[in-house]
Amino acid sequence: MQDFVYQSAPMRVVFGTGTLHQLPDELSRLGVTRALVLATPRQKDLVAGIREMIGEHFAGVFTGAVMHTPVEVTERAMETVREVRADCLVAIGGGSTTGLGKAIALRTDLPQIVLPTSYAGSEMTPVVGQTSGGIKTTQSSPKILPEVVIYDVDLTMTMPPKLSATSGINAIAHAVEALYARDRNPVISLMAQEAIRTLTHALPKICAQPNDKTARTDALYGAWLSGICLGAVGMALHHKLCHTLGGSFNLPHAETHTVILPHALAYNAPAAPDAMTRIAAALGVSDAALGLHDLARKLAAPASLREIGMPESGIDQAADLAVKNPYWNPRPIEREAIRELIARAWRGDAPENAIG
Ligand SMILES: NC(=O)c1ccc[n+]([C@@H]2O[C@H](COP(=O)([O-])OP(=O)(O)OC[C@H]3O[C@@H](n4cnc5c(N)ncnc54)[C@H](O)[C@@H]3O)[C@@H](O)[C@H]2O)c1
Ligand SMILES: O=C(O)CCC(=O)CC(=O)O
Repeated sequence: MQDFVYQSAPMRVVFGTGTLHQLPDELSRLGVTRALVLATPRQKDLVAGIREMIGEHFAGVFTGAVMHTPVEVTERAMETVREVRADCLVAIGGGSTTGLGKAIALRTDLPQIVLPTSYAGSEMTPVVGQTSGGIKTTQSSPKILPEVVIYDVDLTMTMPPKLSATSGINAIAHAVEALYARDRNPVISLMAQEAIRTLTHALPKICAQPNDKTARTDALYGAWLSGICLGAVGMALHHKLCHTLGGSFNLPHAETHTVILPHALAYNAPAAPDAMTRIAAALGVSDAALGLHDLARKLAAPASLREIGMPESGIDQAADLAVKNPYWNPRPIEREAIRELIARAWRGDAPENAIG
């Protein structure tokens, strides 16, 4: 075992079914009285229930959250923060809503309560990615880490099978890269393996039967563990590629992760054999990259960047961006090999080491 440093995040987590109803108590614990509720346009109906539940502590609402946290949207939301004199943020939704709350917290240090409805895991990290002029950059600060996260399985029941599949694989990606992180540690590695194992079992059940509450509970538990991994140790090539592609071509986040993950693993496999063994064991297969490719096919998830909206002409640009300021990665970043990885992902080929 390599030497390690372990630090856990200073936050409170409430997990269960029907836990949304603990929101008023959590607001009281924080000593706040003017909540600004954040959501996406698609999930604005959730706000009415919250308004009723928190009564006089409801200060206002902003339902304009969108993917990749564009700074123009954050600036519009900041006007609402000022208008309603919010003293806290309640973000209910997937990673896009959480991202907006984090971007506001970065600017104001307002406390945040997050109610995740997808498996993205952003609620567990002190990181926000913001997009300006078509470039997405990430930033970390203690101000960004939410104070309270309320996981309510009921909020995930409405996730359609396609989003459940891709969001679940987005979560698996955090756990996968934690296993070969330069700053990995044994506790996070245990969580990562458990996250991969739990999600791998739960996702096929959810896609077959979206109202399977036990599978939904397991998946949310796996997503929480994955989010802890994402917040605790450094991510590598896979996350760098996904945020570059997502920000530059406005690609859907979870789908991008789903398409890229088997290819990023195939790239890193020769340099991280121990991690690959652990990932394969957690997936219940003999080859990690192929196992993830097969899981995505079983879940009928998108297989190519082409089908999720990336133009073929973007392959070279993406390769250039990916090698610029790269994250630490177990295998050195080689531009031509990265270009080939992106081209394979664009076409929807199997990962490289799966051929033959
Ligand atoms: N900073 C971090 O640590 C971190 C980590 C992961 C993701 N992210 C960011 O999060 C964003 C992606 O998050 P996402 O994949 O959750 O997408 P999202 O939040 O945009 O959700 C996708 C769509 O599904 C809807 N949705 C979410 N949950 C639903 C539910 N239970 N039922 C019905 N519809 C639902 C949303 O309203 C939205 O329209 C990206 O911007 C990404 O960069 C950040
Ligand atoms: O907040 C972001 O957009 C950057 C971190 C991130 O997206 C993690 C991920 O790729 O899932």
